[in-house]
Amino acid sequence: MEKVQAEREKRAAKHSARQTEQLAAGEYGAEQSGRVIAHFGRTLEVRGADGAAVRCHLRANLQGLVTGDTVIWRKGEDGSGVVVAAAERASVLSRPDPQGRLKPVAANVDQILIVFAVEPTPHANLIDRYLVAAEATGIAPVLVLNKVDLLADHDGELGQLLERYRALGYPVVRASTEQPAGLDALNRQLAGRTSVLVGQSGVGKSSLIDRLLPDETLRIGALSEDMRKGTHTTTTARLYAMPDADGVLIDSPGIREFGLTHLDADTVTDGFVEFRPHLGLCRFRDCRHRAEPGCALLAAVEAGNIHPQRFASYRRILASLDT
Ligand SMILES: Nc1nc2c(ncn2[C@@H]2O[C@H](COP(=O)(O)OP(=O)(O)OP(=O)(O)O)[C@@H](O)[C@H]2O)c(=O)[nH]1
Ligand SMILES: [Zn+2]
Repeated sequence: MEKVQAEREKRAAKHSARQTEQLAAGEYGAEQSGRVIAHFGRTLEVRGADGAAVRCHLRANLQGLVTGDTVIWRKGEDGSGVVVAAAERASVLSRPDPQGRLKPVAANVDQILIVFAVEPTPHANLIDRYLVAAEATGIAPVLVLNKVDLLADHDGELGQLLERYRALGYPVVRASTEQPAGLDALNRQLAGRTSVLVGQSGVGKSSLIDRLLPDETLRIGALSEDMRKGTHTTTTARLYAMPDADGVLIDSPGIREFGLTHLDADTVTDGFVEFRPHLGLCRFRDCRHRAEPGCALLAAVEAGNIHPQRFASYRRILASLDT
């Protein structure tokens, strides 16, 4: 196994040296911009300006590129390309690796779609947890209520819950895979942006993605067989261009689990957007917002400026960090 790996690296190094010569000799086309569809070690799949996927190698000095990164690349005579530069990222989504170190997995994501559903019954606490994790990335969260076909005539408690999030400024989209109109609002929300779908098991993420990307070859990607043999295939994030709108989805099993990893207490506090105007105003600088006199957060709850259920969520998420 190690021998195979060493051989592979040797080949890659040789290829890279040859590329440097070819670049110098002008055997590559003009520079153009593209976006990383997926990466497999030193090989990238890049989406060019014309939408076509091109297999690219990396210049030796380029490292740490992830799905969604914007790159400058040049086309070679054999149809493959070489990535010569990377653009700055507008945002990055990270996940801890098995050693607990945060590793970027997707770049330039515009919005995180937090999917929940009429069934399983959504818990405000879990939605808040996702929102906190999204706020920590600086990427805009959007709430997607799926399976609205299962709703009774009046939304009841669920309607009130959604209203509360709307009042905080979060967009709420109603979706269903079972109704013709169920995907329209979602498609509008996805248009022109790069999005990821996150949410607990069973809310319908796979079903929604199946509908948004109906062409299975699109979903799997026009990937050549030898690239698929790479060991990263199942875990690497992949970028999908949506056929109906000029929107882009980035998806991977790891991304879907986003939000359920460790957060620290300050991140949690900052992640409750309506707390922000009150932070730093407590009497004690190290106030933990429990029962301290002069706590500005508790006063805001009393005054009705912070919803008690959101404050209860805050407490629960903090308590989950202690254990
Ligand atoms: N009624 C109804 N059922 C739906 C809808 N969307 C998904 N489902 C069903 O909900 C179940 C779970 O859907 P999945 O797409 O597997 O959910 P998921 O979020 O991908 O779940 P994981 O793969 O476990 O993360 C399936 O039985 C779907 O058929 C919907 O809009 N309406
Ligand atoms: Zn306080």
